[in-house]
Amino acid sequence: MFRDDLLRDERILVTGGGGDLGRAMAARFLDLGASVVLCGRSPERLDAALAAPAIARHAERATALPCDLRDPAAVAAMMERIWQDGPLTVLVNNAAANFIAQTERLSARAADAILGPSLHGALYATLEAGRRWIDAGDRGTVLSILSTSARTGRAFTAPSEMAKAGLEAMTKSLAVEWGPKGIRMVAIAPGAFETETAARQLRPGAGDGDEGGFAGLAEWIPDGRLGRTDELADLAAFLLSGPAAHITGETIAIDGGAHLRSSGAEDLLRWPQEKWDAVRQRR
Ligand SMILES: CCCCC/C=C/C(=O)SCCNC(=O)CCNC(=O)[C@H](O)C(C)(C)COP(=O)(O)OP(=O)(O)OC[C@H]1O[C@@H](n2cnc3c(N)ncnc32)[C@H](O)[C@@H]1OP(=O)(O)O
Ligand SMILES: NC(=O)C1=CN([C@@H]2O[C@H](COP(=O)(O)OP(=O)(O)OC[C@H]3O[C@@H](n4cnc5c(N)ncnc54)[C@H](OP(=O)(O)O)[C@@H]3O)[C@@H](O)[C@H]2O)C=CC1
Repeated sequence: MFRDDLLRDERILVTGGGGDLGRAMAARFLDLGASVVLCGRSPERLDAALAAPAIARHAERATALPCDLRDPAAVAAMMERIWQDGPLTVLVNNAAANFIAQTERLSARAADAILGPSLHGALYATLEAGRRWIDAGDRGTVLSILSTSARTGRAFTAPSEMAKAGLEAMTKSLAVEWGPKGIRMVAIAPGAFETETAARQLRPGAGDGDEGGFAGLAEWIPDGRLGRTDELADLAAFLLSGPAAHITGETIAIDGGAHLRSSGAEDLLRWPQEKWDAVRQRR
């Protein structure tokens, strides 16, 4: 689909690179000639990502740095370490945290557990990369992974939708402010992709024959299926490539049209209180 050297001159940081979608994007960027740095909290998850065949076959161009994005000093130190080996050309804000809960029962700590990495962490990383690009007069691109629910809102995951809507506002705002400095801001809004954590955090079974997971979701998606990680990775690669150079401030949805008919959480509105109590017990 793309030339093998499409991203040859790019050096890309993928936050949450040990997660399913982050790993898929990193593998695609490597296939297309980029160098990639992965970050996340868990060194084990990062090591597993580096050892995955799709990444390990490009081992000379793939590295990882553990970093908790909720800590601005840790983000600054990570960027300092990365820049010692040369500038990034792309930041992919992919890391996030999310879980379903009745919003009125969220503690402040629970709200911060979501807003911390999903909103603040992405902003800290954007500021650290952006100011280095601006100081050096370098070009750069920030790709943020949002969610279609930044557009629709979504019941039972309000803090995550607030974070994603905030990142969309950042994308539009900085496209204008940083555009004259050579920095491009783009975003992808995925619909449902069956990743391990999305299934666990957003579609947990609640007993009573409810197995949870993504089974049954496809039927309300207009094209009848969930997203595939390779499709998201290809869209990301295009948005980072030369042919997309005039695209900035935009968010592209990839969801088979699902958000035009539903946020995807309407079934949860029918859950009885006992199901919510069961899910809460299991966290
Ligand atoms: C149709 C599909 C649409 C999909 C749209 C979007 C999908 C995604 O975003 S999927 C990506 C999801 N990925 C992740 O969440 C990965 C990262 N996960 C985590 O970091 C954790 O799993 C975490 C989010 C649960 C929180 O981790 P941590 O910061 O370590 O938090 P603590 O365990 O210390 O808890 C802090 C605070 O939060 C409360 N809490 C945690 N889980 C739940 C829960 N399931 N329900 C309610 N409250 C929860 C926890 O109790 C703590 O609060 P206090 O008890 O008040 O101290
Ligand atoms: N799967 C889906 O259906 C959808 C996903 N999305 C978005 O796509 C992106 C990837 O999701 P997905 O691959 O499913 O989820 P994952 O949970 O697999 O990936 C998220 C990654 O974020 C990392 N992370 C979380 N908190 C922090 C932190 N404080 N500091 C550094 N890294 C952190 C996690 O690594 P670690 O725990 O090691 O830190 C994890 O690897 C997210 O932005 C998500 O919101 C949007 C819509 C739908």
